[in-house]
Amino acid sequence: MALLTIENLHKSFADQVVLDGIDLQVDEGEIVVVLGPSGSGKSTLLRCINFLEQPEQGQIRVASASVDAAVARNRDIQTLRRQTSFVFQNYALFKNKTALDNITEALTVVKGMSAKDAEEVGRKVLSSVGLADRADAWPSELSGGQQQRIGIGRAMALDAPLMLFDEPTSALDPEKVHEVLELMKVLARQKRTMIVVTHEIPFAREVADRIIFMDGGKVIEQGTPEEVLDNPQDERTRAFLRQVL
Ligand SMILES: Nc1ncnc2c1ncn2[C@@H]1O[C@H](COP(=O)(O)OP(=O)(O)OP(=O)(O)O)[C@@H](O)[C@H]1O
Repeated sequence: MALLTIENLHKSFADQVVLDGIDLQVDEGEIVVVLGPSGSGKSTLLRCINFLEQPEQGQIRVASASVDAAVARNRDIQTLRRQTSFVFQNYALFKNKTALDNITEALTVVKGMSAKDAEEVGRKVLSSVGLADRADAWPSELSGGQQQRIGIGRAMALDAPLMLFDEPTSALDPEKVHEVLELMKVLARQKRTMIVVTHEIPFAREVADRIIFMDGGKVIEQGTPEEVLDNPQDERTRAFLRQVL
């Protein structure tokens, strides 16, 4: 069953068309990896799904929340946002909050949980991202990989139906990439519904149920990892893969 439905999504920055009529459905439990050259609109697509960017046109539905971009009301956008959690390329942690507080903040503020319940969830999540002993650390005391595991922990704690990952490893030193991808594989095995924008092709091959290849603000082709990576149909996909494989 479709958890996410996107219809005819359009987004421009000034006179530059960045998303040019995207249609996409993602099923519950499905793991979708979005590939494409730099500037093809991958991050913008992800950011439009929860209205971090405001699209000009298009319909977004996540679970029972639905927003028509042309007439989007704040209240509907807030409802839609609660169906998603977002993992940022640069972690986007609060620098003046501890690791634990970075996770509990959204639970108390967005979900209205009591401080006690939020701490209980926060400590459980810290433990599942392997950082139980760093609850009181400031982000500046953590490595990039650890900070991103907190970023992912924060998204896990929200327990939203749809998790969005925007190049979660691209700001990391190469030796830290592995620990973050391993954590994402755990989430994938739990069958969380995930859309991941990444340049990590081996991860895409191993984890994705479906790969979407974008270029010029359009979905050019999509299919299983074998279909898209081993037998691409479009010349643009072939040209991209020749550069990255
Ligand atoms: N806030 C913004 N203001 C103006 N232009 C933007 C903004 N965000 C993105 N763009 C432009 O939109 C285009 C698509 O950007 P986007 O970040 O979605 O591409 P991408 O496929 O994720 O690229 P990359 O792999 O390099 O991150 C680019 O030309 C970019 O410069």
